[in-house]
Amino acid sequence: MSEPVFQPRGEIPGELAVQVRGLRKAFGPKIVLDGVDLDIRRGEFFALLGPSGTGKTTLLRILAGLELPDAGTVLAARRRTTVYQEPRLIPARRVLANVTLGLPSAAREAGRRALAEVGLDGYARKWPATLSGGEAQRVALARALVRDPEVLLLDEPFAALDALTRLQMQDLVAELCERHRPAVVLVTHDVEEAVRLADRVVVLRDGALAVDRTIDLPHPRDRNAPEFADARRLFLSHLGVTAAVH
Ligand SMILES: Nc1ncnc2c1ncn2[C@@H]1O[C@H](COP(=O)(O)OP(=O)(O)OP(=O)(O)O)[C@@H](O)[C@H]1O
Repeated sequence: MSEPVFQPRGEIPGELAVQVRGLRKAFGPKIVLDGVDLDIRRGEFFALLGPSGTGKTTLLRILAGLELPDAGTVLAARRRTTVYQEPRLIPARRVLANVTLGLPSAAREAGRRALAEVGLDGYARKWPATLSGGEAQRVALARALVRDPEVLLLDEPFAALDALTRLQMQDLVAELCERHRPAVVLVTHDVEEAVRLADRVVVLRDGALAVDRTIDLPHPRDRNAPEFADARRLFLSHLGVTAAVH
């Protein structure tokens, strides 16, 4: 059930969804990833924080198989799906066709079920242009869900949404991941979002993983709990933000 993404060095251990060793990536003279080691367990919700331009998206793209590393080993479970900041729907296809794009026609029922799961029962025949931003992003989630990913890659999936919709989508993703248990890699700028959702939060800085902290708090998480505030403070300080801590 697993396959090497690049440079195979053997099978990924069964309990892991992602295993990265000595990963290096540069664009011209700019070294973006400089010896990243990372294990993500199956079913683990992992969040990657970091200042802008530190290589979070590059790491995610390498995990997705869209970018080649310069050196290192990347092993990952086979079924990997990405949800981006923008929904990336095909305007000339209806919602259900977008969800099941590239899948056999037998997947239509699963597509309808996925739409129901993201709260879009009855949306199958709508056109993307008629959807709100939040609805379109739910369709993107359904399109990921129907592929039953072992690794769900989320590249700032809530960043373009208004604040209320973002909170609703975070709840939805938490619920879906609780039910389906993919390994999740969430790239986000939002410390609060990372601490709210993830089992484990890592800060990417200067090409390496600087802080790696397990968030062992029950869901749904109480943002007023002292442990929540402590975790938020820790990550903000590692991102160089201290004035905003209260
Ligand atoms: N295809 C590319 N060609 C040249 N440089 C690139 C390419 N992709 C990324 N970079 C550079 O690599 C660095 C890391 O980019 P990346 O998008 O991974 O950062 P990020 O942490 O995701 O940033 P942000 O949080 O702003 O999205 C940046 O300096 C970026 O300009």
